[in-house]
Amino acid sequence: MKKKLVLIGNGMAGVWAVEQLLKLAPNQYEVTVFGSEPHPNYNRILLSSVLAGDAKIDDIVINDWNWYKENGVTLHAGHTVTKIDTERKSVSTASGITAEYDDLIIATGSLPFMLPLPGADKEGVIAFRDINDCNTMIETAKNYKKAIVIGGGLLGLEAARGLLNLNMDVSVVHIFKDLMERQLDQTASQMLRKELEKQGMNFLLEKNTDSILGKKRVTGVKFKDGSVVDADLVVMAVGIKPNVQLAKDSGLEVNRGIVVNDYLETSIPHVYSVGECAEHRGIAYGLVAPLYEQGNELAKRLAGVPSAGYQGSVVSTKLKVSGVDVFSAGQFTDAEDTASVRVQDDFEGVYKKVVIKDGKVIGAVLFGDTSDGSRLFKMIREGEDVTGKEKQILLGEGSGGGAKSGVDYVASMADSEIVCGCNGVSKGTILNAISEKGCTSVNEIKACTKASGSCGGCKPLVADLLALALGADGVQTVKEGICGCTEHSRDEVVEAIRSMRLTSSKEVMNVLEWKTEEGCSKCRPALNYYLGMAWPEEHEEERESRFVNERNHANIQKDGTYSVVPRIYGGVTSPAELKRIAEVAEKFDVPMVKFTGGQRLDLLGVKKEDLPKMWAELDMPSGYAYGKALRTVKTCVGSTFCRFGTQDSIQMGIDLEKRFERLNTPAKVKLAVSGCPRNCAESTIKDFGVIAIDGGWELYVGGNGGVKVRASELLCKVKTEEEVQEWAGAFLQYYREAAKWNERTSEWVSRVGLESIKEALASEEERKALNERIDKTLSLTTDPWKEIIEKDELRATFEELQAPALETVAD
Ligand SMILES: Cc1cc2nc3c(=O)[nH]c(=O)nc-3n(C[C@H](O)[C@H](O)[C@H](O)COP(=O)(O)OP(=O)(O)OC[C@H]3O[C@@H](n4cnc5c(N)ncnc54)[C@H](O)[C@@H]3O)c2cc1C
Ligand SMILES: NC(=O)c1ccc[n+]([C@@H]2O[C@H](COP(=O)([O-])OP(=O)(O)OC[C@H]3O[C@@H](n4cnc5c(N)ncnc54)[C@H](O)[C@@H]3O)[C@@H](O)[C@H]2O)c1
Ligand code: SF4
Ligand code: FES
Repeated sequence: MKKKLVLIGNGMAGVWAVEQLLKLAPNQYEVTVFGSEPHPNYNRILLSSVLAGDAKIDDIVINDWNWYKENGVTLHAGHTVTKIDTERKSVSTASGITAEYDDLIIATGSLPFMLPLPGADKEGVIAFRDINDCNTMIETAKNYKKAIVIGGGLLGLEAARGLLNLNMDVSVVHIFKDLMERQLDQTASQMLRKELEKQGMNFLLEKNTDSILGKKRVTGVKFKDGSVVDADLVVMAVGIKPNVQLAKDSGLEVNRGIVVNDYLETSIPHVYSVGECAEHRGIAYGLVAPLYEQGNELAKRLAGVPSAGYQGSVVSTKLKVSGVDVFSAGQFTDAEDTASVRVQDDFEGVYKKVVIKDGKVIGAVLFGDTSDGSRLFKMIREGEDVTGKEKQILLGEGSGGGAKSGVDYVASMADSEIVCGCNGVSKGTILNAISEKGCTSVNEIKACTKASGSCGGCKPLVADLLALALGADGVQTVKEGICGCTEHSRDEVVEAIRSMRLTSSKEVMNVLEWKTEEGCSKCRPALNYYLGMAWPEEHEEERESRFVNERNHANIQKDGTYSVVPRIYGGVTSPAELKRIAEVAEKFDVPMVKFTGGQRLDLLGVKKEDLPKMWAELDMPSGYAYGKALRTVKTCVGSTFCRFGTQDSIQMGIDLEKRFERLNTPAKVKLAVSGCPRNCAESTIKDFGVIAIDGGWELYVGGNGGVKVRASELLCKVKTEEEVQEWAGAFLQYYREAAKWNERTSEWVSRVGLESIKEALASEEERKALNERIDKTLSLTTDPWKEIIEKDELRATFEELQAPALETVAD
């Protein structure tokens, strides 16, 4: 006869444990499940997606009603267990249902912590924990406008994003200065705040709530400092507490959670506990991955499969707010016995920090680019020794080894290793879905295995596994919206701009039904670029969509001063020009004059108010050192002076720079010309590199000497200077028209493949047409410094631009 297993709590952890048990020992138990909520088991994580309008309740069900029937599981949904009799081994509900057990699992989860404030019982004050809360918010947004979310943690920010999508005005009240202080350091936290502010969230930081105002329904919130804000809805997201009262009343040992050992056994025989209500080695977890690990171990225990038991988990988190990439794992704060490696790129809005102790990675915070998350998380979990290669951990491919990435990394994973922590899916299961079920895209893998369907943090790994199994060509590329504000891909947006003759960002957002009214810091500059590229004559530059450097035509520095880099064609200057630069530097007390890597002179430490005056006195064109534009053309001395030189590289560099200066491009563009294959101008790590050979020139594309070093690839060999110009013009215009905004040529060439570019540029007719378009665009450009000096109204706007809408700077 089958033994009787009772599960209290029809949530993610408990049902997971039962599922694993049914796989290990399908005939061992007759299973009965009690759940307070009147629903089958659903994915609580995805409530954030339901609120944000990205999923429906039906989409988030994990085990539908049929699953219970098919597996012979009796479900009492909507029935709360109120008593456990551990002597008689039975449980009973308030509604009068009783069930006996041989083994009992308590998986009652957590309760949201509700601040015990005067007025907290008013209508319109809720938590965000279950389907009911989610529906309440969706309904409230139909009739009310002002929402306050108390708590700037993961849940609060996801709730706030959802409410914004429901067109409410949202303010997040946070008790500390830094958001998500439990997951992020100050730098990442501040970057996050700025990004969310751009999305339309308002923050009331360092605010301690005093009381909830209103008669029957909430009308406002009062703070301890006396200030008051209006509110029609208050969502409390200030943490959770394990739901342990039932266990306590039944005589189980309870601290913060129900105390369990490595086998998930409580203090009373035959009573087990998993999930947020359980406390293992002093920790009650609040994320799904560790709870699933507990469930696996409990299933083994009940099925009699030998195992070392549950050893505790290292956790990682990913904020589920579209348009924001945030990852945090392990111990991310600095201490006396730790050291850290940080990469901060204010231009790209990327911050990465890895904390190391005794040669091992113990924590990480990533903002803006979370692609290293899984790799770092594995290093943390496995305590990998990184002694001697600490710096390479964050520097990727070109750093000389140490850090495996992409396909190499997934190839090194064991088949049993979990790829998707939110859904407990291993590498083996995903490979199986590819080979046995024919999945060829991330979406198909999601449909088959659920991997990547919750927080989305494992998507890059799933994509790498597809590439590993099928090769890059076999993977179906999945359409990705240009940012969280739209589902439309870059190509669809550009196509719409062209075919519907859309000429402003507002029009694009309206016609393509953007989810946000104002867009975000990813789509606004991208749209501005695409519009300018498609309609160079008609499009009016949307300056507020430019990053601060591009609006100020100078690079903002760490201390708030600016750097001024005048254009010096081909890196060739004259004594008179040098004198003038020196005089201006002296006159404006420039603290540092420095040669740049691109053979230009950089005047550093300039006050913003001095910029136009300096530009006027320099009387030189802008070097565009701040823009997504042609930066420099580096040259070697070439045949004019060098005994190895076969061609005049200096003149070629000057000619290219004079032709393409002021050209807006998807990302910055650097050129170089070397006079012979010794390549002194480093042409092979430039976006477009020219190398003189006997009787002609070799043209290279897609190089990069930055964080991810990439050698360029040979596009073609040509004989004459005119041909160099023709191919340069065609390549640059094709890049302008085909690449994604913010995509360097190195990334673009890697993505689309050199062959496709060669194909696109093969016909002389096509090259001619591309050159005509680029020359048209170039003919419409003007020098921005000169414009500001000469036009009073522009100068006035420049001076007003102290509080930019897009604060982030872009490289
Ligand atoms: C909006 C939101 C977003 C989240 N996002 C993430 C995320 O991105 N990543 C992540 O890892 N985690 C996330 N979490 C946390 C995650 O959902 C929880 O860690 C997980 O659901 C906990 O599972 P559990 O089974 O322990 O508890 P629960 O899922 O809460 O299940 C417990 C169930 O037991 C029922 N119950 C309680 N007492 C009784 C009783 N006496 N009788 C019968 N039934 C009872 C409850 O009603 C509940 O249905 C999120 C949580 C929320 C609310
Ligand atoms: N993406 C995810 O992984 C995700 C998303 C949502 C929820 N969750 C999980 O759900 C649980 C609940 O999330 P949470 O964000 O409520 O918990 P939390 O404890 O992580 O964050 C609560 C936040 O509220 C702040 N706070 C506390 N008291 C406050 C007060 N009086 N006024 C203003 N702010 C106050 C805290 O400083 C903290 O930052 C957690 O376990 C969390 O991990 C995870
Ligand atoms: S690349 Fe050749 S031509 Fe140019 S400086 Fe070096 S050796 Fe001379
Ligand atoms: S890890 Fe969250 S969806 Fe895979």
